Amino acid sequence: MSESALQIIARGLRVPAETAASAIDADVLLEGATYSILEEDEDLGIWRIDAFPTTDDEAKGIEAHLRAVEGLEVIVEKLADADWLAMSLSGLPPVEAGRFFVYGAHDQGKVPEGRVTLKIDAGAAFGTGHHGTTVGCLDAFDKLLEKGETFEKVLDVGCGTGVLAIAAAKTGTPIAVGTDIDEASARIANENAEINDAKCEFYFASGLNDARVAKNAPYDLVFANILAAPLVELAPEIAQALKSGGVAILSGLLRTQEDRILDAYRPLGFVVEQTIHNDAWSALQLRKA
Ligand SMILES: C[S@@+](CC[C@H](N)C(=O)[O-])C[C@H]1O[C@@H](n2cnc3c(N)ncnc32)[C@H](O)[C@@H]1O
Repeated sequence: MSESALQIIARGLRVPAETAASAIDADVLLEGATYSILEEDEDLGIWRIDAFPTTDDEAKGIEAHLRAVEGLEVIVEKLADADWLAMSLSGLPPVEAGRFFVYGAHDQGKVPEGRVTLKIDAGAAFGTGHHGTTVGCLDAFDKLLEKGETFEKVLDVGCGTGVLAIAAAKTGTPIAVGTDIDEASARIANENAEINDAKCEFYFASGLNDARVAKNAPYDLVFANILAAPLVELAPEIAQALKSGGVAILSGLLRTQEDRILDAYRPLGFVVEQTIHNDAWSALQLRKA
């Protein structure tokens, strides 16, 4: 496969390193493109980002988002066509989050004893397991399992590679389904389910808007690692899809956006059980009363 790659150098001129880095991260994430931040020099405030847009519009969107971040000087260079994505993914080390050991197309190395392995071929989908939001969701889920909770039905809204629903299926959930507004992600997630011999189904759909999702409701657990705005928008639907006492693990939000999310979910009867921070990112575990 050959796709375009952008190499983006972003230099923070007047903004603290963490603010700039999370703004870059959120803005690129917003475009739904696969990317990696390869170098970070906090002293100099310089970041190098390799992004892998699948269309010219996506490429223009990423560039426009970055240029709109106040205080950043952005240099964008289009690299010659090559299989940049595969080359980038092949260099990723495995990730450990709780009991989960997530690895990609590369050599998995030695798996520590007792780990649940998730082989995730990301392709153009989001969710190699490396992002702070994915790690936060897996960590929160692991802690629930550690307490002895079991989940009969799990929904993964914004499944990307399917990593979260596959983690549920591989730890005993009999019904694990997911949706993604990106058709390629839903396809890749179904491929990953097969690779992992996990009984999951993923649908090309927006939010919870699919008859097959409705058919399995109510769910014991809903993962939604999307962005703050859709999390707020989907709050009533997520609440409705969960059984009483069910759990929502929400991420894709920055620490600074937690109050906005809680303002939307508390009036629907949710209480906060756990907050996990990874860099500037937050994963909230809420329980429906
Ligand atoms: C941050 S990624 C999370 C991927 C994976 N669940 C993980 O935790 O690594 C967000 C995914 O949500 C999808 N998405 C964004 N808004 C959505 C919506 N309203 N409905 C369904 N999917 C959505 C994007 O296409 C993207 O694949």
